[in-house]
Amino acid sequence: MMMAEIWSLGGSLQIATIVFLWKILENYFSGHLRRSIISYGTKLASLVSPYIYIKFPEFVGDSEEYVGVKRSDAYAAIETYLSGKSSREAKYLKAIDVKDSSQPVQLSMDENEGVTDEFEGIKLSWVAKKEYTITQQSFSFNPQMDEKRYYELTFHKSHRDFVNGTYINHVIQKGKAITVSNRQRKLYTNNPSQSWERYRARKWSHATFEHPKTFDTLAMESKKKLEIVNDLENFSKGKDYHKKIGKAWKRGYLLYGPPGTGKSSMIAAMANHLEYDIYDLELTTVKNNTELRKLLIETTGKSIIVIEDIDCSLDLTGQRKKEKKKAKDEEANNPITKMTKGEEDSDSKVTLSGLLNFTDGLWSAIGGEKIFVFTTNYVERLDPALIRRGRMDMYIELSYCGFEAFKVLAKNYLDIDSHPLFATIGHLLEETNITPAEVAEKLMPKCMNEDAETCLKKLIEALETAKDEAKMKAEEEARLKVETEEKEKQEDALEDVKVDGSLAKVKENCVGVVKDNGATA
Ligand SMILES: Nc1ncnc2c1ncn2[C@@H]1O[C@H](COP(=O)(O)OP(=O)(O)OP(=O)(O)O)[C@@H](O)[C@H]1O
Repeated sequence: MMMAEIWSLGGSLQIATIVFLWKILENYFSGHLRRSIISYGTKLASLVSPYIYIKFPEFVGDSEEYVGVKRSDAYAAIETYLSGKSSREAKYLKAIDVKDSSQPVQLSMDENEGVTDEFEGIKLSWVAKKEYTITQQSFSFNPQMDEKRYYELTFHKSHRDFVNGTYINHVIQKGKAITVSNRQRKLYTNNPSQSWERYRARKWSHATFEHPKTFDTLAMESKKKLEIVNDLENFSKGKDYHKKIGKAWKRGYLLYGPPGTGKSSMIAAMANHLEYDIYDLELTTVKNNTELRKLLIETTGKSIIVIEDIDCSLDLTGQRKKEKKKAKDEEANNPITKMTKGEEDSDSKVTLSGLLNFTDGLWSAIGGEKIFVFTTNYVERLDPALIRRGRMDMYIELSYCGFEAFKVLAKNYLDIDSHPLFATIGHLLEETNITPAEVAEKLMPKCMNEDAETCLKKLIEALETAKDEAKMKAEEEARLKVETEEKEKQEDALEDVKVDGSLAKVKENCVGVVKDNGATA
């Protein structure tokens, strides 16, 4: 048994001895002499003992002159790091509430309890301790007793460099990582800028993020899914890499595809995989570029900043601008809307360059470890400046449901890996376009009586209907095309006849003129 453990076992004897010695010191020696005796006593003890003791106080800045109020990050990380070990080994525990944690409480050692940790073959001892100091408030005659908690780490002096260089860093990093993984993640949305400007409201409101979608339940080709997961993981581990190459620690993804193909689901899966928060940015309520920047400054690291349907949030093409201008002119001339206009102009003044600065400029690097995700149903409408290489790091197409994606959905909703009807479904999926959302809807049993086969048959029915509809649509389009071409041909022919007729008339007139001229000549 280590010396330190013996010390921690004999805690009460140790305390009684210290209290006794302290009383003698207090009664018989003056303040200055007392401090000298303590200091020399400690040095003498350290010469005799082969152990080193490190104290980690709960509050930082707590000197005799100043009682600090900031809880030490290191203390909190140690508490979390030791929590698992404490709940297994310590006899006296206390349960503490941890803010924003998914765990109801965290267990930690009560005072004078100790645990032994082993790291890279080295044994170290941790004891939770409390010391009392007497402070005299200037306005009161009664001295006040302050409790100060701290963790004491004890180890053999031969491990000094290892502990200082590696072990303490390991404990703090690990403790912080446990806190992050236990933390309740948040889904933020921006408040309309007018409310926080006028009423000092917060820029972002939040709720606990509880979307259950993961990459396992996301229906898409496994190769593509793996590529995305690897990209995310490389990014989240890439702090040093980004620093080395001098690039801000951020990444941009553009998700595009028809409605119901899983763009929002993909964002939830990303956030769950990385354990990041989500900031869902509603761009149309942001007044201008300055406010966009203010919102960005308020976001934290380890977060995904999402702008959904980016093509609808900004005027990205001349065509849309023209359409909007026309609508605005009409509205201006409308006697009903005219009255409110001017006061409530809902147009977003966020410009494309403002948005590019938001994702690319100096401010985008604040806080580090940020992912930007834009989604659109119409990638072809986006301005090339927004989606050029380097700005968006990855372009992810979410598409109609293929057989592989269907199998994921069948597993999710019906808990089956195979079925004789799978072959029919496979063929039908090759022949028609159906979104994963539509497939999911058919596979979800509507009542207790619906078994897997009933659901698969419902899907086959839906696929056949979709196939027939697509066929009819294609035939209708072909018919319309032929009709249009016929019409165009007829119009061209009519035009030719008109031109020919006009030419004939011109020729006739010319002949008349020549004749007349000839007659007068
Ligand atoms: N690829 C998918 N994998 C699993 N579920 C999906 C997938 N695509 C859609 N779904 C299901 O369909 C529903 C709608 O999907 P989601 O909102 O993610 O689609 P979307 O592409 O974001 O649609 P929109 O463009 O309309 O916002 C969700 O409830 C989800 O469970």
